[in-house]
Amino acid sequence: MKRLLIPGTLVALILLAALAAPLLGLPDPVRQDIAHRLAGPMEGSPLGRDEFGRDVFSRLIWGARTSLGVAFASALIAGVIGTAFGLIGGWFRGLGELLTVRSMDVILCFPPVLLALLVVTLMGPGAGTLILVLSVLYLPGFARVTYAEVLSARSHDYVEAVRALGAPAPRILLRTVLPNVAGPVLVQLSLAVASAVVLESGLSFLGLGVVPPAPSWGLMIRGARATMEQAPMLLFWPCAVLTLTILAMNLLCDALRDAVDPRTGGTRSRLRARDRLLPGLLPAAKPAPDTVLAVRGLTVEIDTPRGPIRPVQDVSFDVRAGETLAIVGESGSGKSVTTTALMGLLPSVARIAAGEAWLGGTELLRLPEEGMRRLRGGAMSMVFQDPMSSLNPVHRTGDQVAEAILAHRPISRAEAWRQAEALFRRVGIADPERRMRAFPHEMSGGMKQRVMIAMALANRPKLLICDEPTTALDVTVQAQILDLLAELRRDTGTAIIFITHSLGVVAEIADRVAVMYAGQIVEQGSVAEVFQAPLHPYTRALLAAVPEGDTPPAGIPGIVPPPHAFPEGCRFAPRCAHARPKCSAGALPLEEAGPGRDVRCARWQELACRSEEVPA
Ligand SMILES: Nc1ncnc2c1ncn2[C@@H]1O[C@H](COP(=O)(O)OP(=O)(O)OP(=O)(O)O)[C@@H](O)[C@H]1O
Repeated sequence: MKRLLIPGTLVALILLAALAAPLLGLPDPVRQDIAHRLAGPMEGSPLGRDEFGRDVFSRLIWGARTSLGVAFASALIAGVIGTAFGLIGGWFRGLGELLTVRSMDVILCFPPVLLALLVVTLMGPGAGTLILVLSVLYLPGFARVTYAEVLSARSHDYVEAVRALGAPAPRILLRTVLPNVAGPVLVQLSLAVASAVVLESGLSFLGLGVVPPAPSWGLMIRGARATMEQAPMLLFWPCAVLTLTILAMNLLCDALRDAVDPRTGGTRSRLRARDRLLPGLLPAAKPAPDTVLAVRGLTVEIDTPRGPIRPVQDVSFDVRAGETLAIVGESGSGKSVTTTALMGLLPSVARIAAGEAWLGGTELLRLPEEGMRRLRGGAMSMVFQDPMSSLNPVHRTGDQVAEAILAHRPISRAEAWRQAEALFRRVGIADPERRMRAFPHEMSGGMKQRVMIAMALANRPKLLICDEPTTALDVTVQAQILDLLAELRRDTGTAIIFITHSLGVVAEIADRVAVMYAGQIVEQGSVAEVFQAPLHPYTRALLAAVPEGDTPPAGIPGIVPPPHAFPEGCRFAPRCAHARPKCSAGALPLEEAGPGRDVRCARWQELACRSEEVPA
């Protein structure tokens, strides 16, 4: 919203001045005074007089009425009709597309000035004619932008989902598709208004627009051209207001686009200035010698319309070479925000509020983008949940793996292709030569995930982050991929961070586990210790929620609180059967509960003693 303030105020001031022109007591903009022809600034005329002795300031303000009136009216008419055409054409295709979008191509064939000449000849010059000409000229732009956006939106699952609900087409178009195409349409609107102001000036300049002596910025430029040498400021003023108006309009529409899109919301930098300037001056954390990644106190802040939130706070863990650390927690606990922060892939609305993350001797959280780019896909790489949307659909899978190699190593394409083939074989893809020539849609989900793993391993990373890589796969393929990852880790010594919801997967693949709840690690340790003797009530509740034999699983009452409503003190307290007033008294640290074992609970010692006394 802050971004709207400056351009919004500027545009509002320009519009206000134009609308209030009759109330400002300005001199008559068309009254000539030959005695003061080309006079400089004088009493009652702060910007001087033009070639007919008319007041320049008054003509600028009155001219704004004409120029902006014509520009806004034509851009809005074209915007409303063009967007409707694009929606209809993109959704219904066939005849609808022919009538609404393809027919617009005819207009694009006409040079704008020729079209203006044609309409002016038929209708006579004037503001009404200009609005008509400009609306027709901008119609195809809106129709085409909306059409392209609708085609892309149609293929998305959220549109399929409302179709599956049986919603009628007009409702889907207005409530689902339109809000998603609003961003590009708004940008197009800003371009159309800006371009209409310029074109109005140009056409008036050519005598095809506003009829003299009516004031318009285009006519002022036209008049000033003849006396440019004697009075250059006469040219400067209309050009200056034209430029200012267009800039303000463009800024306003960009800010509006961001405001209507909830995915954006601010563009604050990922790094604070101090961090950007002093990346090398931070003292390095002192992790064990075989530690590949050491994270200390990672805190991420995100700007939201309800204010800043901290979905990840004070997260600390180590991952050693050849070790798999599973990060487990309910949906919304902050697992993905943690890993995207480590990869330097946080959205623009998010920033690192505190903490350090050391990959060897490199501090990741304050590394400039170029340094991060070199690490991503090199020393650290990532495998995402959905291989279908992570692979580029228009490139052969072999090319994509070869490209991943070429992005980091200066070798020939033929050599990269050979290495890609070896990687295909390494991840268990039979007949790699044939498979490398296949497009992603020609492969099964499991095969695609193997390709993604091959890409991630292309440059022998020290750290591999797997964000729920098996969730989209069936159980048999899931087991194969887990086996593959375990085998690769054994063979290459790569450290793995494995994000999952499933404790079964944790037991199968991980050496150590970090349990996250509401943006914090609440317990971590070796899988054997944590599973056998959980210290945090949340870990216990998670383990009790796993179905086992004939025992019905015990659900955890309540839900994970959203980041803007995290409770004071222990965030699990409102759902915890063991909570006491002291649990909510203040922030709880992650306490060391033994070698490599940490817990964040005010009562962990009491509860541990009790569970020793009462055997399960
Ligand atoms: N760009 C964003 N703007 C606002 N809130 C966000 C944004 N990204 C994440 N969040 C919030 O941060 C919290 C943690 O999200 P995150 O995706 O890390 O959870 P998760 O544990 O990975 O969940 P899941 O297992 O469902 O992927 C959530 O409450 C989410 O709503």
